[in-house]
Amino acid sequence: MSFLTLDHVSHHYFSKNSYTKALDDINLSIKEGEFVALLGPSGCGKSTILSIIAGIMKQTAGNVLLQQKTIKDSELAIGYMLQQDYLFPWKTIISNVLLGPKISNNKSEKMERKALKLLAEVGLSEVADAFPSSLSGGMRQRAALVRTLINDPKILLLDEPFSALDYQTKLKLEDLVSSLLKSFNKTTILVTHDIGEAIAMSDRIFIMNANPGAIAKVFEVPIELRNETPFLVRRHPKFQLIFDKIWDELDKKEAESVDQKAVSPINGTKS
Ligand SMILES: Nc1ncnc2c1ncn2[C@@H]1O[C@H](COP(=O)(O)OP(=O)(O)OP(=O)(O)O)[C@@H](O)[C@H]1O
Repeated sequence: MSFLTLDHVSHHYFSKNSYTKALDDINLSIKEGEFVALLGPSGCGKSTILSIIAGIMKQTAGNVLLQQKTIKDSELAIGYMLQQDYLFPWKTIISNVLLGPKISNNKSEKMERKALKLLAEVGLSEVADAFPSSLSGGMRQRAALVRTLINDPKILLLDEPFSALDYQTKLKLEDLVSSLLKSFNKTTILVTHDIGEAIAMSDRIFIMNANPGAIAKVFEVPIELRNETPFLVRRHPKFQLIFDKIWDELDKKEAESVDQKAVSPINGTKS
């Protein structure tokens, strides 16, 4: 049964002199606890999809359903983690984590215990009372993850959360995030440009087209890979096979999109 459904979702951006057909008839059905990735060329609408699911913007057409119902309180239902951590520099790590509960009048001793437990799970107990400036990039992203998880969101949206980190930190964080989200059975959508990362972390990968943004193909990651940690997935013999298939698909799509743009641009300027 579908947990999160995008049902014929389309989106157009309009401004005074131009319009962009950013999404064209997106249909997605994601199961509870599933980890999926959106992969595609720049401008294919990955961030637009996340913003619509998060309730930051309303789609031009179609429906977004959580457990078959329209999402009512998207702030509580959806957690968002971005490339930048957006921690407040004047607040300690624990205060940053507890900011959401404080704003929603939900700060309590129980919440503080939960925050400390989560910080311990990501190896940040020692720095709970430190300020963000004294932490490394990877530690700050771990704090940002805890801040996202404290509200117990039903869906987690990860928008290139590792792309600003050095390679080693990124691989370590992928392992940590993957095991934590699996243990909480969180339904997660990851946006990334990194094919390896998408394979290493996901159950399914949606390849997108640009102009207009659409789902072009869906790859199921083989079960043998899904049972490994992201770090070990990259060493699995089946990793290169699926990597090559996705690479070819993206290459093909890129060539098609260049041709299509040259012949008949869908996005353009109003006359
Ligand atoms: N606020 C906006 N106004 C007008 N057009 C927009 C706006 N935001 C995005 N677009 C356009 O919509 C399309 C999809 O953009 P979006 O940012 O969702 O793509 P993306 O796949 O996330 O790109 P990237 O990988 O570069 O982050 C692009 O053509 C983009 O130029």
